[in-house]
Amino acid sequence: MSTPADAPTAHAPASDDPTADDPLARERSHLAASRSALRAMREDVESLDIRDVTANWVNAEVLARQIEDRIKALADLSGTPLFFGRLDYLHAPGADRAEGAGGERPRPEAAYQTLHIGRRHVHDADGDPMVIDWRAPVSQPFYRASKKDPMDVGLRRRFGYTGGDLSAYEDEHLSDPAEAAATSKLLQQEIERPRVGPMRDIVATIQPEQDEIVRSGLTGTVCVQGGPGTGKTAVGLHRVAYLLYAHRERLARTGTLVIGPNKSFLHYIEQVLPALGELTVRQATVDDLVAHVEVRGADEAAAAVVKGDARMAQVLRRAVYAHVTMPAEPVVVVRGSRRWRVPAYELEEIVRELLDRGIRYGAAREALPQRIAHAVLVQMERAGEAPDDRVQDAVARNAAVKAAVKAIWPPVDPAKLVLRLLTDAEFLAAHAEGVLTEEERATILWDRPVRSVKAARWSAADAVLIDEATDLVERTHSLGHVVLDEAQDLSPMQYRAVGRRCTTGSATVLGDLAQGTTPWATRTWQEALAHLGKGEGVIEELTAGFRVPTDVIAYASRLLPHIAPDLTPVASVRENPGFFEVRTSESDADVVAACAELLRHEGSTGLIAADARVPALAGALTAAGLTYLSPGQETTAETRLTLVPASLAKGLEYDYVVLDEPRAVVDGEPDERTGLRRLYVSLTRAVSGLIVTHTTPLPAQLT
Ligand SMILES: Nc1ncnc2c1ncn2[C@@H]1O[C@H](COP(=O)(O)OP(=O)(O)OP(=O)(O)O)[C@@H](O)[C@H]1O
Repeated sequence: MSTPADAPTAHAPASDDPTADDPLARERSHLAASRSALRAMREDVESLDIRDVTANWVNAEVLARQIEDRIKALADLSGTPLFFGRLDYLHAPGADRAEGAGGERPRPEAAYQTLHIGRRHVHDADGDPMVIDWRAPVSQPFYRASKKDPMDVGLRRRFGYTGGDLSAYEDEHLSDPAEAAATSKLLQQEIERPRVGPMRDIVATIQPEQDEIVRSGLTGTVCVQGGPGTGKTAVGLHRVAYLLYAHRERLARTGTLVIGPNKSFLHYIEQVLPALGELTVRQATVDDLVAHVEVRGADEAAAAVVKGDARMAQVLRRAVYAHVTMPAEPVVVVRGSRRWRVPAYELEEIVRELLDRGIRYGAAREALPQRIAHAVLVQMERAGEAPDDRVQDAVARNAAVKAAVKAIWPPVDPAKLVLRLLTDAEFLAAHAEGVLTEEERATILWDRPVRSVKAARWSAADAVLIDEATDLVERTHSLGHVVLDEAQDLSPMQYRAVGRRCTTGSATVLGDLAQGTTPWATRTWQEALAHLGKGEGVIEELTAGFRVPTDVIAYASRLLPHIAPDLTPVASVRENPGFFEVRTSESDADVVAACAELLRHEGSTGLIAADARVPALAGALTAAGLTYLSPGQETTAETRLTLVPASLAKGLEYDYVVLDEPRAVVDGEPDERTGLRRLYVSLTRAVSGLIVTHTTPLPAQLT
């Protein structure tokens, strides 16, 4: 590795001879010893005999599964070294920083001054640490310490590796005033490493501003605005891994969820958390969360906008509670020779009290018979009887009480309710009065009657309405933490659907206002947080770009004044200037030729095109004998080309990109601003090189 004068001291192996003076050889032997220690830890677990300690087979099953998970977690991934960094503290760090501090298993590593930082904790036979988990408080200076604030660290060492082996190291003497601060060569190499296969973790090179977000506390919601390639997705995933470490028991109980825009995106990111040892995090799209009905239809944009508007929540609430009818008749309960009468005014008091309590419609409906029975019991006591709980239960189940409850507080089926709102103009008008305009109501009404919930051609936005109605009837289960990626595309009603899945937990919201391509795209993060029910959330901005080369991001940023004028353009931290060319093409064969040209380089290539252009380009690729994948299919050494419809490009990246016909990408959207945003997304997928090909003139905003 070359060592420019102002770079941290970087070293490559002098020879294969592990002499005592060769620091890399010493580190390699520490790596070998750590591997054996990890093997011993695994063997310890594997040799556990649970036959004597479990009383029954159920316990035995549970324990066996726990042991199996532990063995999996202790696996040594051959492709990555057990540690990627080292910290030499000037003084032994205090116990407050020990691995596990803030977490649940304090360990004694605080007594050690030299610590190797890796993906997981490894200890030797005496329990002494050999590798410290990157998430431990004591590891934090690896990501945050600087010349300005060395955090009591004398030496920070970063390792370069090839496969699972250490191949280089780089030292920074943070407390040495004579050594100039400089950017890390190993970080540069890591950023520039070709992309093949699914998304990788960035645990060895998390940057200080990213680390602040990763390690922010479990109780607060964080919203990250960041341009393309600033590491939002990476940061969100590492934050989940961090929270699972710091609050393992609590989150194991409450659960964590990562939400992404579509299946191919989720597939692209699905390896990151398992590589960090976290196997339990669920992934879903918003559509998956609200899948109460089968979605077979699609809305016109205008209808989807109204259905996604937060005012629909008010319409639904009114429609649900309109089912409650104030009692006009008394309830008369006959028991033995006696009749007990709860007058209508008293029933009304009970109903009003339940309405005021703000509990769910369904919960109140369940409480109502007991309340009526209680009123009967009070009368019995007044009459000198001594009824107990069993009597109250019996009264609650009495036919007269049941009939009254059915009349006052009937069951509501959320899907049927939404169906009625969308098909019954009078019903909709009654509940949308003063909330939706007549025109808005007409926009969402279906033009044909529908026989049943099953027969309806529900749209994605309808499913969200059903989810809202379901939550009015029955409280949605809340998780401990939710990561919401590509959030800018959610409608207010979708934010609400996500928000009710973390009412008692917190969220990490990730997005870029400039990449919003839905008609209801988020305008401000404050608004988004309010819809999510997390108005107190903190908004952070990331502006350093790790993906897109300088020339390419500068070109794409020409669109910013037209699509999101208030945002800061991304500043690429890549030193490699990359490759950028705009070409006129005569035919699809020229586009295919550009792909073939880029495929001569190492790594993945994406051909991004307007959705309408995809079939023609697919034909041209096949005619030229070039095999290609669809987004979400994993690139392999044999097939490194993916044909990407512009509508699916969000969140993905390729080493090289051919962007076909920008004009067609813009024209593929209902309005120009959305079109330009789609183009901005498509232009910012390349890591090392971009060729833009066009037959029709480029959009004026680019020239
Ligand atoms: N600290 C880092 N070290 C190395 N690579 C990084 C770092 N941060 C981000 N990257 C890499 O930069 C690329 C872009 O990251 P990511 O996809 O998380 O960005 P994003 O902000 O979500 O982008 P988009 O807005 O396009 O969805 C990824 O390959 C990621 O691994």
